[in-house]
Amino acid sequence: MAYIEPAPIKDKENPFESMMSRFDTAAQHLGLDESVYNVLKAPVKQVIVNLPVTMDDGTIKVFEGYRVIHSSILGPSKGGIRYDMQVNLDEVKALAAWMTWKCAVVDIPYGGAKGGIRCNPRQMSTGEIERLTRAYTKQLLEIFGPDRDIPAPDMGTGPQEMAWLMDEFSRSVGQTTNAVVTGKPLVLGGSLGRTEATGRGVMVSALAAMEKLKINPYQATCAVQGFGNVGSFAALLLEERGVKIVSISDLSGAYYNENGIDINAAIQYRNNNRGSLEGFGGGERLGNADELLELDVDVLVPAALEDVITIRNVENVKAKLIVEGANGPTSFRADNVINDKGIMVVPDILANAGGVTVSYFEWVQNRLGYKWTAERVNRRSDRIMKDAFDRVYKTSLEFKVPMRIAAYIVAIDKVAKTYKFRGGF
Ligand SMILES: NC(=O)C1=CN([C@@H]2O[C@H](COP(=O)(O)OP(=O)(O)OC[C@H]3O[C@@H](n4cnc5c(N)ncnc54)[C@H](OP(=O)(O)O)[C@@H]3O)[C@@H](O)[C@H]2O)C=CC1
Ligand SMILES: O=C(O)CCC(=O)C(=O)O
Repeated sequence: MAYIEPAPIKDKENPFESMMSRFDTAAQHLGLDESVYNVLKAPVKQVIVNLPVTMDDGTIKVFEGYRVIHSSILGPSKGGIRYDMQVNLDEVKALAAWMTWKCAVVDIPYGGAKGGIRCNPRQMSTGEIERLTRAYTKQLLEIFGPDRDIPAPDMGTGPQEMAWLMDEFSRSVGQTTNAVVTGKPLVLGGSLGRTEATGRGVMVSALAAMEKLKINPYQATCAVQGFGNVGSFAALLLEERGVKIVSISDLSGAYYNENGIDINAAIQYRNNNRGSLEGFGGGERLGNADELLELDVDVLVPAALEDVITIRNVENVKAKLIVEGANGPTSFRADNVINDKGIMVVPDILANAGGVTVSYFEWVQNRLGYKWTAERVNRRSDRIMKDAFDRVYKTSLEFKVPMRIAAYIVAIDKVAKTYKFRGGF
């Protein structure tokens, strides 16, 4: 048996620390009750599983998987599953807490959870990923359930992984249970609009923020880091609303075109190039991919991974508006510099909440045994995103705090009020 060596954790700040720092600040503004603070500062459950998987060459490798439930006070816990070599418990804990705050910000009846497996899906065959996903599901049968904990896609996973998870769970309980997971293929009960939902929510919140900043979308420029599910749809939908996307990136590098990148062409290119922008000719390749974050643009959308805007580069960020498609792209140490520079940030727990919102719609449709039109899904999710933006903006004026802290205040207030009514501890 080979054991997969844990990947060295990149030189990055600790995402759980970043989450806690903002939580502490918002808790102080709210005068949060100490007992509620103590309950919320740690997850209710953390599960680590070892997953032996037969590889195509006959060897058995053992992967480490996690599922962290931060809170179920508002309803079943909800959150994606990430396949990536950097996955570790602290990261999953932060991501799970962010899910609690995110669901509360958009006022949907879920708690927060997150899962992950430390693996490199790009170096695995389809069969290996399927066996890994099924092994993970089997180990977590007692955690998952349509009324308990409902996974969804995140980095490195998509509809196919969700289909295997749904199938494995359904076999174990002896009946098809499509509401156990969201982000499924349409034919298995997935919702129209879920694939685009996170990027669409980024677009809706970016436009709402541009309106506040009096930036005309038709004269605005934007750079998008990450060209996966969130980044590519955010770029496409912003482009459709008149915004000029001058730079995009993925692991292969960053691409720049001052006249605007043709996002449809970039998506086509990526889809025909094994998911990568490598060799994309629609823009010049920047010498260093991280230059994208420092471009002189109106709007910056980090939509790849955590801690990309840190104390090391924040001084060089020139955008007027940052809309966080990724979870935790800005480290808490960078917050003060961003605020001093007068940059508006639409924080992750608001900006990327369109995904979980449409996941909620998927779960509702599964339970009703009914399908909504794309028009209904989009109209309702746009309204939820816009209402949440307005709530957070109003709170930021009321408490005289940046949008990020305002979003935490809105979320923590809801969770704390729920605790107060429910009691029980
Ligand atoms: N999917 C969803 O519904 C939601 C996702 N999110 C968050 O959005 C972020 C992206 O998720 P998602 O789009 O689903 O993930 P995907 O796996 O679909 O895409 C990730 C993208 O980021 C790129 N990337 C990875 N590392 C870097 C880097 N160092 N520099 C530039 N690009 C990089 C990847 O490149 P390559 O393809 O070359 O590997 C890929 O284009 C994550 O933080 C996730 O938690 C938040 C809410 C919901
Ligand atoms: O769609 C979901 O349920 C969760 C998506 C997710 O993991 C996230 O919002 O970070």
